Amino acid sequence: MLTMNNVDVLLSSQSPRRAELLRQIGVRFCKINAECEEVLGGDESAPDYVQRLASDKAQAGWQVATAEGLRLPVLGSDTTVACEGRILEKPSSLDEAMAMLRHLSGGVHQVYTGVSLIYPGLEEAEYQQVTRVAKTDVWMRPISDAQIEAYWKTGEPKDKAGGYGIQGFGSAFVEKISGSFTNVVGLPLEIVVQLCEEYNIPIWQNDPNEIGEQ
Ligand SMILES: Cc1cn([C@H]2C[C@H](O)[C@@H](COP(=O)(O)OP(=O)(O)OP(=O)(O)O)O2)c(=O)[nH]c1=O
Repeated sequence: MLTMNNVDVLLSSQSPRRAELLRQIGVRFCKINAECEEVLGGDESAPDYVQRLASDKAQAGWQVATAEGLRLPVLGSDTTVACEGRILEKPSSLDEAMAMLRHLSGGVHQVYTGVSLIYPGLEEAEYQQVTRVAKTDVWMRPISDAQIEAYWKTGEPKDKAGGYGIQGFGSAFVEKISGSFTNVVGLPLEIVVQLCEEYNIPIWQNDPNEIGEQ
């Protein structure tokens, strides 16, 4: 099996936010593209759902890495929004965004992110997998239909769970949060840092040629 110079983790994700957050704590990583089906189970709770999908995404990445002869830790993650028993994924139309943001308007909802790390064991076929879930409560200001229409036109809602981005224009809708901010953006750094410490994955690499995505 191969290793890659200057890479400590493979990020099994296409999310630019996750890459940016990992870069922010100075982890040396490389993105890998692994397909993973995301289908909610009939009676699955939001935390169970993100835990399962984070684990599946890490597994899918691990398989791609293994097929390419790479033997490095693999990180997978999934974020979802839950509000009064409903799970809100990415809206694919203005109508869906309208229904979601009306539901979130003026109330409190929960954002869950699962983070899963697969770490190679001593023997070639061996690995350990650990998956953790973060939860943040988010309170929204009342949002008007006209605001939702204007917000949809920015293009921001469509690739975000719940139809908003707290890190972007969507911040205008947010009154306050309780819990991790980076969890809402898609990668709870408090969990990632904890996993890095437990598995001796270096953070705070500050060589400008080595930091972040390699
Ligand atoms: C609530 C919220 C979600 N999001 C994003 C985080 C996730 O990228 C996205 C939820 O979709 P996910 O399915 O978790 O992730 P993804 O499809 O973007 O990336 P991948 O599966 O390849 O890792 O919503 C924000 O960026 N800001 C927010 O405020």
